[in-house]
Amino acid sequence: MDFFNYKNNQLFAEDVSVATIAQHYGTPCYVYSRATFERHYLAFANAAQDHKSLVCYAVKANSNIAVLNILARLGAGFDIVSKGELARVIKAGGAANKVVFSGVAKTADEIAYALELGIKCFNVESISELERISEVACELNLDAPISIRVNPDIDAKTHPYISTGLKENKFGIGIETALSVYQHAASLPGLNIVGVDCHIGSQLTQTKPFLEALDKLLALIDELKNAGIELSHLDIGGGLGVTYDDEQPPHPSEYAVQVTQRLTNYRHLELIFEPGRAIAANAGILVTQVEFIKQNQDKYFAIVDVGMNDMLRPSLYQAWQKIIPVSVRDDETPTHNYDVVGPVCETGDFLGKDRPLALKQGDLLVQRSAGAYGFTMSSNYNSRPRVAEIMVDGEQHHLIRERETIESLYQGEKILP
Ligand SMILES: Cc1ncc(COP(=O)(O)O)c(C=O)c1O
Ligand SMILES: N[C@@H](CCCC[NH3+])C(=O)O
Repeated sequence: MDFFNYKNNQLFAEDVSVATIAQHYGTPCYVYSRATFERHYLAFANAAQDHKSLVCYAVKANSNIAVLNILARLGAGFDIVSKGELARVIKAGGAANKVVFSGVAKTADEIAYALELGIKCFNVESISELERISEVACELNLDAPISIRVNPDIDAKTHPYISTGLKENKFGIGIETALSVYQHAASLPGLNIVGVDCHIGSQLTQTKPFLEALDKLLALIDELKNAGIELSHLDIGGGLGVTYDDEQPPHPSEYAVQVTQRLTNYRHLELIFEPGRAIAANAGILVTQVEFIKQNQDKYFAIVDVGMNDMLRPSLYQAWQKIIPVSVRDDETPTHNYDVVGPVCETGDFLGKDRPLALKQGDLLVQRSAGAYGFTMSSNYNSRPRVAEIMVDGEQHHLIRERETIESLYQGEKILP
């Protein structure tokens, strides 16, 4: 099911035409579908069936507080990587006791903030971090719930920049030393060992690497039990891929069935998922206008008002996302293979290359699958204000983040006296 559909050759987001949104709010803008967020979240929330589970949505994928609030209302937990993300969750009405805190460099200040709020668990990524958490917890006279993020040395078969579970990646603690790190944790004050965690990468389109990692975690859980360390949860991270082009990733329920089948002897372990992309990517689009059409010999460019500062994925990962017109032309406008490029002064500033499109100056285009790692990775490079975000809900549309102003670009900056 898709909530971004053509009706009479006009693209709609749920029941609102994208042209209306562009006219109302201007371009560029991100447009999200509430119904899609809800559907994707519920697919995960119901995926593990009768095995106890918690979906901790990865806030980094799309951290707008309206998005977090929609998920919090459905009972979501959250996977965060900074104090800022945790503050967003709280502001959005999320429950601190359903928050897991990932990331390789948690500061003492961030640890204290999360401890005082009473988060569910710290996913610990190094021995030094374990010791820091213990110290902060003792200072505050609190117990820190922890799990070790294990690096299982598994090839996630995804883009090297978003692969996180190989020993050459900076993430987690090598599985071969995990037992001794747990024993060290058990000897430190202020720590309460509650789980084990791993996250091997993002945009995985097969279940095999997940299951290989899971098998390694289960072997570790057995070892820990023999050593007298009992866990209450198993966090298998995020990473389930989505369809950008013709990928066919497993549905969350198919993925969860394969996972829970291996957990028949581990029914007591709560299963935690940390999906980001699978919930957010196809819940959003990026709307842009063609500023100019340009032809250099046999090369056609559509120069649009979205830059790599607004949408970094194509430049950073050579990521491919569909580009489609808001209004399908039924006139004689010729189709050419366009490089759809932005206004930023970088050769790598493009949304897509070689896209067959029938275009005229002023046309509106949409880049699909932009709801995850779109706005959250945007910047002010080239002193470009960040764009507006809009949430569609049936026939309603709501501005959920204002377009930044020019003045906001130098807010906080000071000229010398
Ligand atoms: C620890 C952790 N959990 C969850 C996620 C979410 O990943 P994805 O958006 O691929 O589901 C990430 C990002 O890759 C991550 O680093
Ligand atoms: N930012 C990446 C995903 C990275 C996930 C972070 N652990 C993307 O756009 O595909």
